[in-house]
Amino acid sequence: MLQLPDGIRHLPHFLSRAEQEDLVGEIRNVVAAAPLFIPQMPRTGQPMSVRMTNCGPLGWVTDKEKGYRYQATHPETGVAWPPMPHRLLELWRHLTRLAYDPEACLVNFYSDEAKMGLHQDRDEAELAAPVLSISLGNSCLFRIGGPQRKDRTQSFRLDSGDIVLLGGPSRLNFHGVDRIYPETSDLLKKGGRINLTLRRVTPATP
Ligand SMILES: O=C(O)CCC(=O)C(=O)O
Ligand SMILES: [Fe+2]
Repeated sequence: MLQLPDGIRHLPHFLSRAEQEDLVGEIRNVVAAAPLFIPQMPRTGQPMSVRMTNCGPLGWVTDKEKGYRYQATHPETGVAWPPMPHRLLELWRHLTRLAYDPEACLVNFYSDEAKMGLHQDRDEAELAAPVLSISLGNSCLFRIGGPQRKDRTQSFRLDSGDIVLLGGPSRLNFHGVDRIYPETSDLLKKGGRINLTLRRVTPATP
């Protein structure tokens, strides 16, 4: 058995098939209001392989000029992000037991060839709240390390309906997605994987 670092919770198959289908429907509506964009690495402008959008009062974006940040509007349309679906707020309240809500839900869309390099989620001012991550569609190989890039890492598979919480002493642990396993789920008709990442951004605790 894998021993995950303190503060990492993996809840395998947490969402039922019906709940997953409902979420995909909600995400379809989000994408209709806020189209997927191709994020660029700061400074180099190198495109990431994942496509993104957001819902909630704030959304995470990145481009060559201004780099990683949160903002209230879509970087291409200039329109405010659509509201966070109620079922996501419910899930956050149930799993975190926090008295405050997340402000950002980043929607990552991975084609079967996409991946995400090892990184920290550190653009948030409120680090007392965990990052809550939901996997939908094809499975992936998720890698988790420690708070330093050089720390030992371990990898495990995330399947559709799985939830991961990165919190407590592991809130700033490095993590990434090494690969997607094609044809491991029939949730998304065209394949690929969707990851929803809920975060509190602005300070909620004194
Ligand atoms: O796709 C995932 O499971 C992780 C996504 C992630 O780490 C991020 O959006 O910061
Ligand atoms: Fe992340």
